[in-house]
Amino acid sequence: MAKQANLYAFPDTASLAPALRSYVIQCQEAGIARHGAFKVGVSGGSLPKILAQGLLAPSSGPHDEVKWDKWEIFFADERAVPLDHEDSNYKLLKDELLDKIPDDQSKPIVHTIDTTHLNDTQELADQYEQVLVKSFASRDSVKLPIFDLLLLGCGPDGHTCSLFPGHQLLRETSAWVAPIEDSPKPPPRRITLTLPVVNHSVRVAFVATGGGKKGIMKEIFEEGKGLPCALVNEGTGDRCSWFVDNAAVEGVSYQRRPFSL
Ligand SMILES: O=C1O[C@H](COP(=O)(O)O)[C@@H](O)[C@H](O)[C@H]1O
Repeated sequence: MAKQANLYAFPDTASLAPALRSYVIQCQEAGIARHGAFKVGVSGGSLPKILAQGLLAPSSGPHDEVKWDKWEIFFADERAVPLDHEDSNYKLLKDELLDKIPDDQSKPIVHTIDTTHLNDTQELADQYEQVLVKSFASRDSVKLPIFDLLLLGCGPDGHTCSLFPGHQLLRETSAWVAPIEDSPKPPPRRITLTLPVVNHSVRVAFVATGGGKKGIMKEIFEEGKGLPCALVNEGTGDRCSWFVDNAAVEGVSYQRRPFSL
């Protein structure tokens, strides 16, 4: 039988955040061991706040260090807006996490979109794809970049990144980064990693919390129905881990795993 996604459920975000931290640090160490850096893609939405809760906590020892100087951060999706706009995923990450890294710690490299191309989402996507080519080509010289970790959210409709249910973008097979002009969730103009890139990642971690997610979690884990998050589950198997609170998976028939590394 094909290996399946891991589902880790916690009573609340306060107990989820430290587990997510441990998981991210494990992926960080694996990335550093493989190629001397940690290449991670992050989403917007509810994720940055929970991520910050885990990563900004004090270290409990040498095996629990966030090595920011080794981090290269990319965006799993981004909105076609200026970097200081309220809708910018970069601004969200900056406000929630990047600006709160203590001054005595090194800062990560952060790859933002090139806002000179905001009027042309194809150009914006192509330019961001070139950022990936530059960062990943020497390591992989490849058809697809291999992120050490993608940290993703799950929208209440089952979307992830800016890959929406039933959208033609789900059938994209060649681009690494694609534009979208008709996102059903505002703002409509965005760029996103494509499904092949997401599924090629070494590890994928979803974070989904709150009772508002339980309907879609049931659909993803019990029915699938081609929902973007379900396609990632299918494409990544046990390389995929879900960090959820109990409220998000209430009534969902899918085996939870106790969290351990
Ligand atoms: O629009 C977006 O939504 C998703 C899900 O957000 P959430 O608030 O339901 O967690 C997010 O992952 C994505 O990056 C963002 O652009």
